[in-house]
Amino acid sequence: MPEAQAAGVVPFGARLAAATDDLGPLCVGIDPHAQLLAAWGLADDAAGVREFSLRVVDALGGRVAALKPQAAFYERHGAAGVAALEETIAAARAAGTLTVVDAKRGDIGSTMGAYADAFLGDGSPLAGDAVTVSPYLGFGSLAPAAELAARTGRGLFVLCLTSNPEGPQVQHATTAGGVSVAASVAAQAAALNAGADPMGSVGLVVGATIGDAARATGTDLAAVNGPLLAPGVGAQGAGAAELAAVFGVARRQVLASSSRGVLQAGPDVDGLRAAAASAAREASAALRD
Ligand SMILES: O=C(O)c1cc(=O)[nH]c(=O)n1[C@@H]1O[C@H](COP(=O)(O)O)[C@@H](O)[C@H]1O
Repeated sequence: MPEAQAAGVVPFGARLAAATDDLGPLCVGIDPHAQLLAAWGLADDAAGVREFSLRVVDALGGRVAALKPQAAFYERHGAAGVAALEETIAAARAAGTLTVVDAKRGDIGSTMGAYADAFLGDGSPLAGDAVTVSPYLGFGSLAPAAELAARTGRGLFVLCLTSNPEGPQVQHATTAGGVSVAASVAAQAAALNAGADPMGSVGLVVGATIGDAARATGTDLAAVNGPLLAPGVGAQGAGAAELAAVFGVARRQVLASSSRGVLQAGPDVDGLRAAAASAAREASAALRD
């Protein structure tokens, strides 16, 4: 990301590579589901979501490469819930842990510029270190986000091959250019990451549950030269074997992500730490050895 480098900001891709080298390739999702709040003895309201999230940051801050708060679980509690998301992002930053805000935003260019300001702008309370974005209004519609991320040293994770069973309807379809939607998304991310070292800041979301979909869709994950966020670990059934099989030669770019698989070990701090350490060991064994 030349602009961020010129301004003396270390780009997200380089910061994430350092964090995963240090702590292992694991991201823990902060998903305050109603059932988890109940299991933790917390109310299903904004105060409960706030308490849940701050406990996760307290337990895991400085111990995992990244935390990924899922915006919907905060938004469902209105303004107070969004304030809890802002506090969660700030607490993770204070703990020195990278955050991926899982907001999955995507809109026409001018509106995308407003989403970019919210999630990628310096000084915005909703800006973490990266945000998940949706390319299904056309990859080019994400340009305002890519430009602001480059300027502020933040990152994007663009949906590519998602973990849900409905994803293939769109992602495996063939574009007007004759390649699959997923392959086209990956190629356009690769173009934005060209020349970046150790890797660029435009990542992809590729579920750890997708089996051989990268090969089937002609999606060249190794060529992306950016991080690959791999949800689906734990509660959705993927483990070390799936991570190794799905990512193959691209495995060193992967940030494995688990939410419920770790969170269900709470609210006990030692339980959360043990679950995260075990998931990080498993991810390292699959992706780094
Ligand atoms: O972008 C994501 O994080 C995401 C993409 C995807 O393809 N699949 C997927 O599960 N996710 C998110 O990852 C999290 C998975 O949670 P667990 O199944 O509890 O680990 C949820 O917050 C999902 O919204």
